[in-house]
Amino acid sequence: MHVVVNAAMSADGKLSSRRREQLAISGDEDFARVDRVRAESDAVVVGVGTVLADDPHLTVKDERLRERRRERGEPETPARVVVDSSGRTPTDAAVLDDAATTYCCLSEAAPVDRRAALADAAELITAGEERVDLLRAFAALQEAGLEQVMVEGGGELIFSLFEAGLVDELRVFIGPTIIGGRDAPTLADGEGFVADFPELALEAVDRLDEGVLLTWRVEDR
Ligand SMILES: NC(=O)C1=CN([C@@H]2O[C@H](COP(=O)(O)OP(=O)(O)OC[C@H]3O[C@@H](n4cnc5c(N)ncnc54)[C@H](OP(=O)(O)O)[C@@H]3O)[C@@H](O)[C@H]2O)C=CC1
Ligand SMILES: Nc1nc(O)c(N)c(N[C@@H]2O[C@H](COP(=O)(O)O)[C@@H](O)[C@H]2O)n1
Repeated sequence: MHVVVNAAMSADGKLSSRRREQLAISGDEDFARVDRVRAESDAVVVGVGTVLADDPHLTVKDERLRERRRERGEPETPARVVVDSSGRTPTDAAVLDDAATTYCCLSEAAPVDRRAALADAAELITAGEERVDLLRAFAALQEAGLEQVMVEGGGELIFSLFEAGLVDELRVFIGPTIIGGRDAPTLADGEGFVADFPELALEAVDRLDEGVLLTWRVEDR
């Protein structure tokens, strides 16, 4: 499995404002690039915090990219994955529509009624007691045939994936704005590292829109 984290942050490192409402940090060029990365992926992953904040669809938007996927014998949009320990994903969430297969990665703590509600619209994977065990969940996704995986966020999930050593590549678009706010989500939140910081090797720097795309490879830890 190859895991790419792709996100957009402001020049001061925020993914959105303290209100946690969806903000367009990317410009047209970067959103088009994100669409291409989705189209090259078998799955697009987010945490339930992003589902609750943004109600994302996580589909491939460009019809030509969808057509190319169909020509390759792939579903026109990759699978969607929500990491959601207790099954908080609303049943009317856009990510649960029939545009693609959706996997909900739950923990054993997810109540039976939430499991039953989500099972109608999603494939359920259970890994971990209280919180989703990402190593086990991603192993199950790989067993389901998902090899090229794109993670879009948010900051809690991205931190945990680095902590678990699951990230192969980080692509971050830095947009031309300052958001600020000590409680605004950043690229990697969670507990934070105090030692054994993941190390990154810079692979590319590209100017896009009025910002810059940085592509990093994650060094082995
Ligand atoms: N600019 C950008 O590119 C992007 C911005 N965003 C923004 O980010 C914000 C949402 O980010 P955030 O609040 O960090 O939420 P996340 O999307 O990272 O989801 C975090 C939640 O996932 C669940 N979870 C389950 N297992 C784990 C685990 N092992 N590790 C981490 N999380 C786990 C937890 O909820 P539970 O305990 O209930 O399971 C946790 O609170 C929104 O404001 C959104 O707009 C999001 C994506 C991209
Ligand atoms: N790459 C990127 N740039 C931004 O400026 C963003 N706000 C995001 N957000 C991510 O895209 C999801 C929305 O997807 P749909 O358009 O609904 O398919 C959102 O939930 C974030 O994950 N990304």
